Amino acid sequence: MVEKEYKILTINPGSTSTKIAVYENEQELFRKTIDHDLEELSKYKVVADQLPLRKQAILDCLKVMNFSLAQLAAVSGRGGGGLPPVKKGAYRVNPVMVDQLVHRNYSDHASNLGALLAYDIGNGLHIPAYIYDAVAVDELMDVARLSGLPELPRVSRCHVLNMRAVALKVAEKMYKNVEELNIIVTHMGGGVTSSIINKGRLIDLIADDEGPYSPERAGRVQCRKLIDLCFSGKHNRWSATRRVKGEGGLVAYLGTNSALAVEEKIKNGDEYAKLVYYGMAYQVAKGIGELATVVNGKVDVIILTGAVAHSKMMTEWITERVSFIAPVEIMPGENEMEALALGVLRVLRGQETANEFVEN
Ligand SMILES: Nc1ncnc2c1ncn2[C@@H]1O[C@H](COP(=O)(O)OP(=O)(O)O)[C@@H](O)[C@H]1O
Ligand SMILES: CCCC(=O)OP(=O)(O)O
Repeated sequence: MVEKEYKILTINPGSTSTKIAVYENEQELFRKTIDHDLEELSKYKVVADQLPLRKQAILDCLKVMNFSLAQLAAVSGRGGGGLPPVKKGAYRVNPVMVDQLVHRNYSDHASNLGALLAYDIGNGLHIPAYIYDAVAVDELMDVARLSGLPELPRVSRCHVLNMRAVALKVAEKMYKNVEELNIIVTHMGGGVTSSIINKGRLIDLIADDEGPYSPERAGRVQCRKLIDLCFSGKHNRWSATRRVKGEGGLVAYLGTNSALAVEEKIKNGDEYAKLVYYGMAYQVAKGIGELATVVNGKVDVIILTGAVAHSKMMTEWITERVSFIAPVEIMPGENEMEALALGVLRVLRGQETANEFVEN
């Protein structure tokens, strides 16, 4: 039997760029990163307002690639943290989800544009739009929801798309099913998040505001000091949020969000840069230790992933502190485009059913 051919456009919007790729079944046909002018983006008060600009940039890019949109079977966008807690897997983007992201968004992050762009482009072509393994996937066990303040229950917000994709790959390498394993995954990009995937379920995590600092985020800071800073007169809501997300971590200490640039400084003998970068590894390792307690230390494998996992310096520092817990697998980069395409491919093939997003 001839296999049906599905072409899928995947869209992954970040704070400074929009990554797109086109897949034909499992095969990536091409991938492009569209860089946006930061000054242009900063004119928009909320990310949803960037929709026309980013859509046009995608269409222009596909035109340059000589790719005819009429070939597409579906569009798949990254599902952001602006959604309320959702299930893992696929959701078909519908008007209720669009309304939620535009008017009742939980967190204003570029990834929310994944659903909006997919829906807009899909509608124009009369093809379905999906999100897959959204940042807002929430499978936390009850005890993990407690924070110390009943009015501030913990919620799950992490790099689920890449985490689940690499967990599946590593399990396959180990000749096991994810359902047989306890896996700790740490994603290190502009933000760092870690999770514990217990027999396939992401039961607890360390989000980007409750753990290690990262290239551009402050991570966990002592909360009384944060309250003082917020009321010091130096900040409004926007600038305080920006300080912890965007201007925190390596940016705050070293004036750059580039781990690569920091490594250059270290190679040139900058001892302060080394201390700060080592501090990030130290905090990542501490977080992994914390998550190991969730499964009483019975961890089968620890995975380090994301762009910063390309760094030998960073992964060696972390590994030397956590390898007593379990073997460490380095899976550098992010598998997000592939995960978006393969998830939706399973839906189109009828191997997986997309969830329906309903009013929350
Ligand atoms: N080969 C590398 N070694 C170390 N760090 C890297 C490497 N490549 C990219 N990075 C760092 O990864 C961070 C960006 O991660 P990325 O996943 O692209 O960002 P985002 O999470 O915003 O999508 C930057 O600090 C960048 O310098
Ligand atoms: C909080 C997890 C989602 C996230 O931070 O994504 P980016 O690193 O892409 O900003």
